[in-house]
Amino acid sequence: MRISINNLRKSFGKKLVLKDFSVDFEEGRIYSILGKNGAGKSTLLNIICNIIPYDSGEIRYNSYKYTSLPTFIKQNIGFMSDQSSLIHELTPLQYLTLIANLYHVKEPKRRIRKLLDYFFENESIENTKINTFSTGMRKKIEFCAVLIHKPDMLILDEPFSGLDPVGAEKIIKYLSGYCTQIEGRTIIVTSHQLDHIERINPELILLNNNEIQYQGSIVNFRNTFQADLHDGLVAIYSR
Ligand SMILES: Nc1ncnc2c1ncn2[C@@H]1O[C@H](COP(=O)(O)OP(=O)(O)OP(=O)(O)O)[C@@H](O)[C@H]1O
Repeated sequence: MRISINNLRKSFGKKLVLKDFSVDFEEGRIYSILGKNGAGKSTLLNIICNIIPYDSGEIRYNSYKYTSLPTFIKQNIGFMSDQSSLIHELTPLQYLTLIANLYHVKEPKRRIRKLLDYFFENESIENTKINTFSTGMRKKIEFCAVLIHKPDMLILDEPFSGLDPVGAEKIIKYLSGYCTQIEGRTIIVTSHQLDHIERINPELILLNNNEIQYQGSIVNFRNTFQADLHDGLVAIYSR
């Protein structure tokens, strides 16, 4: 899915968060939105996912406008918010079956089994209530939920938080293959975990002082700022 944003503006009261924000998220690519705490990353993702309104500008999803977004386009977006959407009283099997049914997933049992096997391997957790899970285990269930309908647009806000290196590695591998397996897929991810971002090797979009300060590859970032990603961002965020 392609998302085109033109001159997007968003304020909370008197606080301006996004000013004249324009970007095209193209098919077949992974994008990473970077920016210091409070830069506006989650705000942007929440706007794209139709969760909060914006003040002015235009957003298009393929050829559809934000204001008249058909259900089939909305259903083709998978959003992992920084706020957990799990229902803690349910077991993973109950929760994932619910989500699979909402998205009319074909052969939901098989799909759930496949995802749980990938993320949990030999752990037998499907019938244990989510409220007994650790932070990382909950994150992996959230992953299963966001991937269950194989969306063309995958939008992930801080997907690595709480994951151990094995869990993070699984996500990196999954994301790295996701856009190349099937045409038309796009991923947008935010994270402060730069080592993981480097592994995914996305197109970077650096938000700073309400605007895009840099857009391009990690290699080009290093050349432009004469620093590695970590040191370059520390310098930019500290200005
Ligand atoms: N509902 C809200 N009401 C008022 N201000 C808000 C609201 N949501 C976000 N903000 C403000 O908008 C700005 C951007 O917040 P946002 O959560 O998008 O930042 P972020 O880049 O995702 O930060 P972090 O890296 O800490 O997750 C912050 O100054 C925040 O205080």
